[in-house]
Amino acid sequence: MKFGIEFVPNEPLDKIAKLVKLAEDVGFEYAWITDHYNNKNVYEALALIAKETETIKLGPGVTNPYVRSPAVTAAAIATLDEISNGRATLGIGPGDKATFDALGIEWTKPVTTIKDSVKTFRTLLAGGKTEGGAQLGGVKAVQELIPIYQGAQGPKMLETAGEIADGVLINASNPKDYEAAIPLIEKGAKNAGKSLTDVDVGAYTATSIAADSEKAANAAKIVVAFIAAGSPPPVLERHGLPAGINEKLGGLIGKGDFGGAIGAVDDALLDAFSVVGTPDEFIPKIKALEEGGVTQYVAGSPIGPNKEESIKLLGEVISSY
Ligand SMILES: C[C@H](OP(=O)(O)OC[C@@H](O)[C@@H](O)[C@@H](O)Cn1c2nc(=O)[nH]c(=O)c-2cc2ccc(O)cc21)C(=O)N[C@@H](CCC(=O)N[C@@H](CCC(=O)O)C(=O)O)C(=O)O
Repeated sequence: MKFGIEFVPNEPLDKIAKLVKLAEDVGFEYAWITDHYNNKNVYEALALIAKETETIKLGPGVTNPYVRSPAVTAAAIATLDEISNGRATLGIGPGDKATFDALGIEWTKPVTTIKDSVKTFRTLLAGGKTEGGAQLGGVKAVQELIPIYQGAQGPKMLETAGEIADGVLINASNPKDYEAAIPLIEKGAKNAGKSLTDVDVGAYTATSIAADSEKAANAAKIVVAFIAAGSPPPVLERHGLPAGINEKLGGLIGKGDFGGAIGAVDDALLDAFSVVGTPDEFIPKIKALEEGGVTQYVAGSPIGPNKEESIKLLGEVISSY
């Protein structure tokens, strides 16, 4: 099992860089930095992190092909690859409608757009020229492939990821989600003459680890409330959750009643949408994800009540895994 960690660039960047260095020191192999326009810029954050670290692979987890032209993203990731001495990875996803509505960007044909963008990345990063004549010049055209991971949840996106990407990052924390996703990824891989083993299946989880189980669970509740609120009925059914819990939580969040939302998050919701507990409680949960076909465990927000302490505890999990 590979281990990755996610950071949202909405804190001081030097603090994030130090936390990524700590993650590298305790054994994490990948650092994924989220990309939302209303947070700090993902590439400036990655450049700083690259200077503070030596071995951890790093990249946007995930950017999208709408806010930046794929050629601009290719130049950014090639630049990161130079700064980090060959450690860049590229996470790309379709983004979400609410964001593009806010930015006045038309969000059309996400599957086609992702496919076209990955084709552009591979052409430009290998030093080639696109049909439109775009070509990277000022940055070292990286001949070796920069791994391209696709953020995906919907069935078509999952199949596409299997077909065109080196890895997939799935916002899900429970083995039941991978029972549903893996056959689609495998179908896509086979469409491209690959096998499932050619695709790194990343579980981009909501993680919360602490020496005390209850403290770990409490730190995850608000994140789980947001995930559950955004989950469609088929996902609720998959986890045996009560119909309408998404609307109930969405309503509480919508009126700013975060205490009420947290209070509505029970163990069933925590189990469905997060991985929480002490290091000893984590091992069987990660093993269950691995048995379900996951090959990279990504510790996503909140990581725990105290990020630094939690990264060290995750280091214990990694070294005993
Ligand atoms: C578009 C959407 O795909 P989806 O994968 O479910 O999108 C949900 C998320 O993956 C997407 O919002 C991501 O960008 C969210 N996301 C992040 N989004 C961000 O904006 N920033 C992040 O940092 C971020 C991180 C992240 C990490 C992991 C992860 O899994 C997702 C992450 C969807 O509806 N897909 C459906 C329908 C696809 C569709 O529209 N098909 C049409 C069009 C077909 C065509 O395009 O040609 C059709 O069939 O006609 C499907 O896959 O079946």
